[in-house]
Amino acid sequence: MSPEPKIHLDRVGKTYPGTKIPAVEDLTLDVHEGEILVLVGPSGCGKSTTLRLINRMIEPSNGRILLDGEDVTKVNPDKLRRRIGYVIQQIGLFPHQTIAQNIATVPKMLGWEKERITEQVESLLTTVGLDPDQYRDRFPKELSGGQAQRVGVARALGADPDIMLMDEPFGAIDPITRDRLQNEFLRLQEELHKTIVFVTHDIDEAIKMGDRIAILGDRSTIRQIDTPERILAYPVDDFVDDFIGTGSTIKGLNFLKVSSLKQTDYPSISDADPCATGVAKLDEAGLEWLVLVDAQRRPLRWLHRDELAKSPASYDDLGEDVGDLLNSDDSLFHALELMVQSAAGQSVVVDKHGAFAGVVEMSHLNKAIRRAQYEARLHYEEMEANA
Ligand SMILES: Nc1ncnc2c1ncn2[C@@H]1O[C@H](COP(=O)(O)OP(=O)(O)OP(=O)(O)O)[C@@H](O)[C@H]1O
Repeated sequence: MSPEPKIHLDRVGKTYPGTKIPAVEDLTLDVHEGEILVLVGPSGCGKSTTLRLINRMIEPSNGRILLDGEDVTKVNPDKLRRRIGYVIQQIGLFPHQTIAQNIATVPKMLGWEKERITEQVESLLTTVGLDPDQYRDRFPKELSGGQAQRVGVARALGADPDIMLMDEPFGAIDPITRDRLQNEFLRLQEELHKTIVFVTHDIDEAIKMGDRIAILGDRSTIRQIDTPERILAYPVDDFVDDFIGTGSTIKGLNFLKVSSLKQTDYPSISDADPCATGVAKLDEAGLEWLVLVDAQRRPLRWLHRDELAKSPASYDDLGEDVGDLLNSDDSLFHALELMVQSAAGQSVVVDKHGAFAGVVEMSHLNKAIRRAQYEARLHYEEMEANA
């Protein structure tokens, strides 16, 4: 992250003509190079107005907007907009222009050579997952909603801007296509490293898309701005808490990895072990279940102590499905999902060779969550002390 923010809003305000209450009041905000900053908040709080102030589609009533340290509050707004890609929910494709012409809009305005424009259009269609041969000569009405949204993203990327403003870009799309477009866009961003300001009213989309999230209240006042992890672990007030809603702690498990846990040395037995060993191991550890493993120590099934105590001749018909297995890279959210399906109420972790490595149980999640909450609280206390 560069020390100078890519975008800096300095006490920016907007009061629409004929209104008394500002839509945006005294907003100071930094967006760092290469990050996705999500603006999220209740309807009418001023998210879209804030976004449009950045490319001066809406002129600020007061304050300054700096891009790369340069005050752009007074520069020609058309020029400014060519530097900044803009994607909106209704896509806004020109209906009487082909897909290729739509994507070429800004490069054409910038006077690029014809050949360069053609190359760029082909390359962008491929980037957003549309075959140029199939799509370049179609018209917008010949596309599905998801395809049109991809073209919207391609058009915003037309002149390779380093800043993108996205206003509910995936808002009007069915949940499955929406999820796919979000994932595609995140993959694309890994390559492109654009600086993105992304507006949504959906906290789950904000959590998924944002490197940081700004939770806005009325008049675009920042109620909390931070990483999704920290906001989920430590909502600073009731407004934020209410806005992120129930289940925030569980959502926070998405950001914690199995590798962050200290693996317990949970007992396992192999086919070769006598049952008595298994029972003794369970007694020693005060546990009900252990994991049956094969000769390569790959987990096979959960065995309950009552079954072992019967000293069966073989384990073949005993036990409960061990379920899907966890790797150290998996999230604790995934661990929880497996845990609640498991007969033993725990999920099994394997190493990179597929061998039994330990288990995750509820007390681990509890500790991990409490640690995340503690660290987030500490962070805010330190910030306050240094303020
Ligand atoms: N052109 C306009 N003239 C007057 N008032 C406006 C205009 N555009 C927006 N507003 C008002 O400014 C406030 C902020 O609107 P804005 O569209 O920025 O909110 P938002 O958070 O993006 O809302 P939503 O999530 O519903 O899209 C609202 O009270 C709205 O009614």
